[in-house]
Amino acid sequence: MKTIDQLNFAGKKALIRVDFNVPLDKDYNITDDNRITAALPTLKKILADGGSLILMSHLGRPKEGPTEKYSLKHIIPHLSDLLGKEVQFADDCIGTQATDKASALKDGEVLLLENLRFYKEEEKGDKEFAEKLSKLGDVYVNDAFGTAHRAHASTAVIAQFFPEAKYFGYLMAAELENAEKVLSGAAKPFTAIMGGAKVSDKLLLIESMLDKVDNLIIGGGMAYTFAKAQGGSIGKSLVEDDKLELALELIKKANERGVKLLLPTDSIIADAFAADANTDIAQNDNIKDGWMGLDIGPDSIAAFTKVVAESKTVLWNGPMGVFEMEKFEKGTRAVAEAVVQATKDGGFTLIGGGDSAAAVSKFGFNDDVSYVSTGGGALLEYMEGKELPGVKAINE
Ligand SMILES: Nc1ncnc2c1ncn2[C@@H]1O[C@H](COP(=O)(O)OP(=O)(O)OP(=O)(O)O)[C@@H](O)[C@H]1O
Ligand SMILES: O=C(O)[C@H](O)COP(=O)(O)O
Repeated sequence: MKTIDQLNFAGKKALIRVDFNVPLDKDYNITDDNRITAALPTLKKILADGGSLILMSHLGRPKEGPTEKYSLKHIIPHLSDLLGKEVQFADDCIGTQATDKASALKDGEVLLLENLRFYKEEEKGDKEFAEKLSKLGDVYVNDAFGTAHRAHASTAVIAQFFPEAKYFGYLMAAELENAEKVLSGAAKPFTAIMGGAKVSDKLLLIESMLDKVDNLIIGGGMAYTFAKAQGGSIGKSLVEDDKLELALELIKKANERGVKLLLPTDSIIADAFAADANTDIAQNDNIKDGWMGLDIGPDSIAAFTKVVAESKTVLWNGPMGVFEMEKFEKGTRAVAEAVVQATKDGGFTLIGGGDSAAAVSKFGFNDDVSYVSTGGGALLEYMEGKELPGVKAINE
């Protein structure tokens, strides 16, 4: 793997694609800086070598060009604090200002470019746009694992303009290495825990995991599609009615392949999707009309945590309930504790997905699991066996 370790960056301007797509509150404060801190080792190595940094990223999904809400200028103060130095800013990622600031950049200095997605050319993978960006630096580094599944101008197309000078950053290398530990050569028993809102998002992953795992645990909102498919009454719980057949097929496939499939047997139900809703416990196939399942129940917690704690490899994607609300966080917390236990007992545990990572961090378990990925969709696609365009572009 061609990583930044293979180059001394002294005197070089490194053009680095990072994924600084971080959540901001309404006052533009960063609410989770994991993606920024995860890129720091790469940034620090290049600065320590005596190079300079030109950082490019997207933020959110702006639809209509420059928008205050999606400006990367909001992250400057925090990034400066983390790097311990001033961060310069170009309020347009291409054009004269960016070119002038990039060419005036001295060794040890840092320049952040405005949101790449203010140009529709970025997501289109426009070659001319990629070429304009490429002129800003001497070396191209991709450390944006979270966006590696996108074939965009800055993540993939640009690499062709650096045939001899393109490298993976440390974050990218670590993400791929940890994902590989789960994909090939996972110690057994291997358990995948799938949760979150929608079956349709995780369908391909569930399918591909059926070939690899010993245990497949399904919780969160997506479990009710399975309950309904099996003839249960699920009240107002989340459901994807067009996926009922498919849910039955997945259950059948798991059986055929000898995978132990664990679905929740009970739920914490609520009379509204609200933090102060009235709650009760119900069997998953017998949820009252007008009520909805918002977390797994105590029996499910007991069954799930036992399997997880005894696993030697765990892949977890998606929370077990609406963990953002205190009344519905128990299932996710208990599963997180079991993942911590499995790690303590020598297992390898990988957490992926924006909300699962946020849950682990909310419970303070970041350092007690093997690896927390910065990737949501990127990790899913990698685990499904797809080649990520951002990875391919550096390798070829
Ligand atoms: N029973 C439920 N009913 C409704 N929403 C649920 C339920 N259980 C979990 N959720 C919600 O699902 C959301 C997370 O789903 P999601 O599929 O986005 O997971 P994720 O870990 O963020 O993965 P990714 O980053 O790949 O999207 C959370 O906001 C959570 O509140
Ligand atoms: O948050 C993410 O998963 C990445 O930053 C990619 O963002 P996107 O889904 O808008 O391409």
